Amino acid sequence: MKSLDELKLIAFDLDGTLVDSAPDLALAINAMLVDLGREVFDELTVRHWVGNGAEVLIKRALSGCSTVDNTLPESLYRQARGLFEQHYCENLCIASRLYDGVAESLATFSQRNIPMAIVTNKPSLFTPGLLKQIGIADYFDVVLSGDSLARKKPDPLPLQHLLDHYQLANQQMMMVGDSKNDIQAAKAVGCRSLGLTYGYNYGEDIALSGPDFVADSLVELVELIDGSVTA
Ligand SMILES: O=C(O)COP(=O)(O)O
Ligand SMILES: [Mg+2]
Repeated sequence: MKSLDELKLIAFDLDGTLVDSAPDLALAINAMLVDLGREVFDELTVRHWVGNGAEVLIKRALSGCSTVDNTLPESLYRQARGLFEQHYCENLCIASRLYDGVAESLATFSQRNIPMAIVTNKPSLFTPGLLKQIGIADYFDVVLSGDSLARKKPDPLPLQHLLDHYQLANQQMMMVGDSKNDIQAAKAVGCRSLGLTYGYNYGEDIALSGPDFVADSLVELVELIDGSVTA
């Protein structure tokens, strides 16, 4: 059993972990593509393109596949970015929803005075608005977006920033995420990790990334902390 007695901070990924934001991301991406006179994609396709921040998402959409076409003109990207930002800012939380188990689990961690932070690759233009509109902003002491620091996940920099900020040993922090980027960042910084099975992760099984724990719901983390479930 891996004891969680020493857990002093939970770092949460956002998209695909706390919030199913893919429907609104797909709406904004498709509105952008329509403005540009290009073909649109179904939500499942766009879902598999989420995980590396807005720039990569937009470039995947312009490329029409998960592998970015490196010959895309910079001017096209800049035009597309402006359109995407406009559409997504206007519709951040229309069809997005908290995953089952998230609201009650965050409330439980808060009642137990476990500090919580957000470490997302989502740009800071969108993150605070989405957290507020979906009703969970007040739970987080620190919110790190994809452009808050010089590098984003899978780079360990945002997680190292949290360890320094809270003056914690690496095993006192747990990263909770849906993507291999979250698990790689956790391993690189030496903290614990929990992979959720329901998120995006490019359609791949999160267990393949080797997190310390795998869960189908955030409620399982409450149970792990309670020691009622062992891994
Ligand atoms: O916006 C993205 O591409 C991914 O965001 P996430 O890091 O919260 O999953
Ligand atoms: Mg995610």
